[in-house]
Amino acid sequence: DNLDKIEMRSDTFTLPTPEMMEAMVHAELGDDVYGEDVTVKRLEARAAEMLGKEAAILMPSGTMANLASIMAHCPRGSKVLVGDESDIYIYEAGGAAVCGGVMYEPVKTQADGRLDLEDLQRVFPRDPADPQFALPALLCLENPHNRMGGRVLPLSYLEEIRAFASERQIAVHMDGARIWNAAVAMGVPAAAIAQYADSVQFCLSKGLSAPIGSMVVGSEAFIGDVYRIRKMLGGGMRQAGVIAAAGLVSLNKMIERLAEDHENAKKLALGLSDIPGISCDHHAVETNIVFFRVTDPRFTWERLVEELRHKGVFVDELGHGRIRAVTHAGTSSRHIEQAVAVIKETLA
Ligand SMILES: Cc1ncc(COP(=O)(O)O)c(CN[C@H](C(=O)O)[C@H](C)O)c1O
Repeated sequence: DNLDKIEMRSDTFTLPTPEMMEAMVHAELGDDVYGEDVTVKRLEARAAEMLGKEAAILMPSGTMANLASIMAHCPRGSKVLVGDESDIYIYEAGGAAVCGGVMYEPVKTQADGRLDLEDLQRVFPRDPADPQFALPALLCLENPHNRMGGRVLPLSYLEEIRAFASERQIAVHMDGARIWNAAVAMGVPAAAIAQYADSVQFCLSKGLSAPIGSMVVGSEAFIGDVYRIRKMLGGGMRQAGVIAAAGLVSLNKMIERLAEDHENAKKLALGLSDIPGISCDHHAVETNIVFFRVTDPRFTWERLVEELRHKGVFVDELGHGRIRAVTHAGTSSRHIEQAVAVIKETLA
């Protein structure tokens, strides 16, 4: 087998940098359940400031970050409007229903990651006083959108959604797991994106290369509610400064370099689009996610994924037979060239 493994299944595979390991070893620690871990407090203050929100809280995962946010926004028996291709709806084990007693209302996701306002409007009962209908309490957006290929939502759309939600007195939560990729791709501060949402969750553990963690940002009151919900979910952490120290390196050192991941994703998509038997729309690549299909009748996606794995190229199917490749700090430009060559040779 090929010695030089090219890991493109996800940016969740990123490893902490030596600088992060150093910071973790020397982190100033305390009991964070008592609010006494200064490194966690420093990270939370930094995250709130960077996203232009009053407060922030460190979470063990993006899944718990989304769940605690939904539970803080949504009373039991209410509805959360989610995209039918969203991580919240597909990959988070139904947590809002199981733990929060909240009903998912899946709304069709457009090719660019948007939820159509008319589709959203159809979810609202004509008469909110009618006891037959569960009432929507929250609208969740995913930005960038993973399964729609890392597409970034335009600020004009976010503005429309903000107005739509405010008119109907529901809140907006943004699953911004890769919001820093969106900010770099758009050339705007992340705060310019976050301003349209009441709460945002983002991952330190993906493209930002921290080993663990996500963060929720929002108002003081909202984050206060999330603190209690996190404890109830078992997410209250003790000397979490070990995690936060890496997170501080993520926010201070790992954002600008995301542009390299985007360049590598475009390079990969261009290379793939030239291979007979592979279809890949390189124009659709905006961040670090590339989707492609195998059209060569000799191959199912299962067979291609398996053969590539044996040759050291790791990708995976992520819905509707499409194969996803994700670039990140562990995939160099040379890795991309090698991956294209391996896929070309496999399809020859
Ligand atoms: C948009 C978004 N929001 C939330 C999450 C959940 O984050 P974690 O709970 O895995 O930290 C993910 C993880 N996404 C993972 C990946 O892309 O490999 C898998 C699909 O769950 C995500 O992509």
